[in-house]
Amino acid sequence: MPSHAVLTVDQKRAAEKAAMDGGISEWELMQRAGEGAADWVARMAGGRSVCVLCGPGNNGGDGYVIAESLRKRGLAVSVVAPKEPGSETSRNAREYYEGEVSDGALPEACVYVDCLFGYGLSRKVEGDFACLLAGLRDASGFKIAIDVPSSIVSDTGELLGPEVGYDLTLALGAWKRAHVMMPAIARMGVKRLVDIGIELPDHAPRMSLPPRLMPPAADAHKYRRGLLAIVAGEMLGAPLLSAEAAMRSGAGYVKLLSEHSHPDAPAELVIDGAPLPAALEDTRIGAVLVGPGLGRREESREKLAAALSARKPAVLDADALHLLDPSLLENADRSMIAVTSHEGELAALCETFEVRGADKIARAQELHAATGMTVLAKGPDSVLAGAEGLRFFTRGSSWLSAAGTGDVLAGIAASRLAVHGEPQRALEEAVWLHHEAARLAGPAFTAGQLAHAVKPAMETYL
Ligand SMILES: NC(=O)C1=CN([C@@H]2O[C@H](COP(=O)(O)OP(=O)(O)OC[C@H]3O[C@@H](n4cnc5c(N)ncnc54)[C@H](OP(=O)(O)O)[C@@H]3O)[C@@H](O)[C@H]2O)[C@@H](O)CC1
Ligand SMILES: [K+]
Repeated sequence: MPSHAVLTVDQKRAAEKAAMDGGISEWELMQRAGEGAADWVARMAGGRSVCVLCGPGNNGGDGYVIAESLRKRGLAVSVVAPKEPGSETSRNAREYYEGEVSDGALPEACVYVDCLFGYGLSRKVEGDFACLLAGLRDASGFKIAIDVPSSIVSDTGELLGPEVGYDLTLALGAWKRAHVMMPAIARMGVKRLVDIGIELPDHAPRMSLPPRLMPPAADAHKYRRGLLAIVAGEMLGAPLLSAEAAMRSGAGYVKLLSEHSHPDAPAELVIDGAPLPAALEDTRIGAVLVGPGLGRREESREKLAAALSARKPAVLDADALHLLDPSLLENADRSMIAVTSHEGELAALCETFEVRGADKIARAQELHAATGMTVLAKGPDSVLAGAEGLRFFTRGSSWLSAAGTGDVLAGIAASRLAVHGEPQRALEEAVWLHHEAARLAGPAFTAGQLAHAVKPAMETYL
């Protein structure tokens, strides 16, 4: 079973070294990587011509193995290599390839396989390499990046050369950081992992796997399934969107704690107008959601303080993330708090808690370490940082970039938290359900339509 670990280059090199110390040669690893990638390339080519671009390192070595494998399968293959191989294993691979190699311009082909640089890219791409990548950028064939796109730094996703858009990226042996970071992932097309049979560290950050949800227990009743209390604030629409999503995400009972009247609320949603501290004393409450539509006034802060001092599992979103500060957390059970922050909210939290991570991954991780809260840094490259470690998500939907979709996500997360009381699991399930609901809702949905699509999304994971 392939590992879903997401590694830094140092970690990947260490895993390869351990495999080699265990008796597997680098050439054997390269053959596994090249053959595994060639299976994908052959499938994509479907008999059409293939051009492989080979660089001077082991990424180039993979390219020669791929080219030879395709040649043996009877495909028309051309290889372009501006520079002779530099490492011993890539020289083996060059000798292993029995076809012609040119060092000229990019030839015409239907499928291009980019093996110029992998995780060894160490500086700006210039000269012949840059010309080839610019040619690839402008070519119209199907483009496959081997391990990582050749202009992209594996640890940071930084672009050091021509910006090529690929249709498919094949990660060899393990995912790297660039495979989960924006804007790198926007250029990679579909991403697939080629297993090369090496052991990866058990506790490394990893890709999140689709959740397995359970139907309610045979003896379930509405409270045992989870009572979610949503704290309403100044804006009436946002908590209703959260409630619409929460009622479809597994909780048995969703209540809106609000002093307002809500003529637009669905009949199933119970409105509880009791003073907030008293309403939150209900011991049956499994989770609290506070933030959507909360506002940022003094009474909003008082509501947040009341919700936190109730010490129940809680999801904090939107305005709550701008109001939150260390003093509010003093009375809270931090290990039971899940936050759903977009880029701006994450930046605000980092400022409040004096977290200065260099990128989104570091900021989420350090904010978790500094506060004890489980942090979802949401976006097209969502990162989840909690007690169980870092999780990344392979799927996303650009249609989720619409107003109100964050309220839906917070509602799903809070509902899942009310069901089982585990913040990291709740956030992980919520991201998957949110993406799946977006897929099922089709293009250009409203947040309300997205909330309704959470019900069929639940079915996907049951
Ligand atoms: N090890 C293993 O077990 C396995 C490894 N595998 C594969 O190996 C890949 C990593 O291989 P790698 O370490 O050889 O690095 P790679 O990405 O080929 O590049 C290094 C070469 O490029 C050069 N170079 C760098 N930047 C440059 C620039 N801007 N412009 C010009 N030159 C530049 C650099 O030259 P130098 O800096 O030394 O001058 C060096 O020659 C990995 O991604 C995977 O595909 C798989 O086969 C599985 C088993
Ligand atoms: K590459």
